Amino acid sequence: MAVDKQAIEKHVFGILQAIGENPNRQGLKDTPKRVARMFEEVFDGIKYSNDDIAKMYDKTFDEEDFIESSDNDIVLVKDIEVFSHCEHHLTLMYNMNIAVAYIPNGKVIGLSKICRIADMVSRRLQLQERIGSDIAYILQKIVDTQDVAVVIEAEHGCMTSRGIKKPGAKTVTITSRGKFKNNEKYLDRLMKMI
Ligand SMILES: Nc1nc2c(ncn2[C@@H]2O[C@H](COP(=O)(O)OP(=O)(O)OP(=O)(O)O)[C@@H](O)[C@H]2O)c(=O)[nH]1
Ligand SMILES: [Zn+2]
Repeated sequence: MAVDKQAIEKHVFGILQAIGENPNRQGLKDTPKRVARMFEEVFDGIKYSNDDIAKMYDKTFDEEDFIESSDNDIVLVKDIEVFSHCEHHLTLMYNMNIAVAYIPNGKVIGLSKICRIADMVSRRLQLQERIGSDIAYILQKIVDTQDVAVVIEAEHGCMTSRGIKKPGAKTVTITSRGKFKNNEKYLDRLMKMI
């Protein structure tokens, strides 16, 4: 379901009142509308399941059409910059840098689709760990392999601009599946590439 912009406007108006603001003052009068448009953009990924996203970006090529032999070669797309929103405080996850790797098993995915997947799952209320597992699940489905890893580094607004207030604190998560989980040398090789 698409976001209900009218409902968002109504609630943002109420929140502005609740924090002691006057939602009718000049500077705020268009704010509920703006926030509704922003939510429509930044939460666009909520309406799709991971399986929907896998279908949406299922653009693959047969490896045998263009490679003589591939022997557990790693494909890595790194430095994918995205933003997301923390599901606990609705604050921004920023300076987020994602690396996605897989070992082809007969099929390779169009590289831009990896970035599109990372963008789409980030346009939800998220946890950093779940962004990693969502990307891994979708990529596994599209390229039909278990061997996927996702490394994410990010700063969380909920830890930098409020609460514990630790600007610069970075969270790094590694989601490893298949050979990246079961065989140290693949994860080692990947970390060197990153
Ligand atoms: N594992 C994980 N935790 C997160 C993520 N984003 C935010 N959190 C944490 O979720 C926790 C929520 O804790 P609560 O105690 O319910 O909330 P709070 O009282 O506002 O806690 P403080 O942030 O410590 O002030 C906090 O420790 C956040 O730092 C994330 O992506 N992954
Ligand atoms: Zn948070």
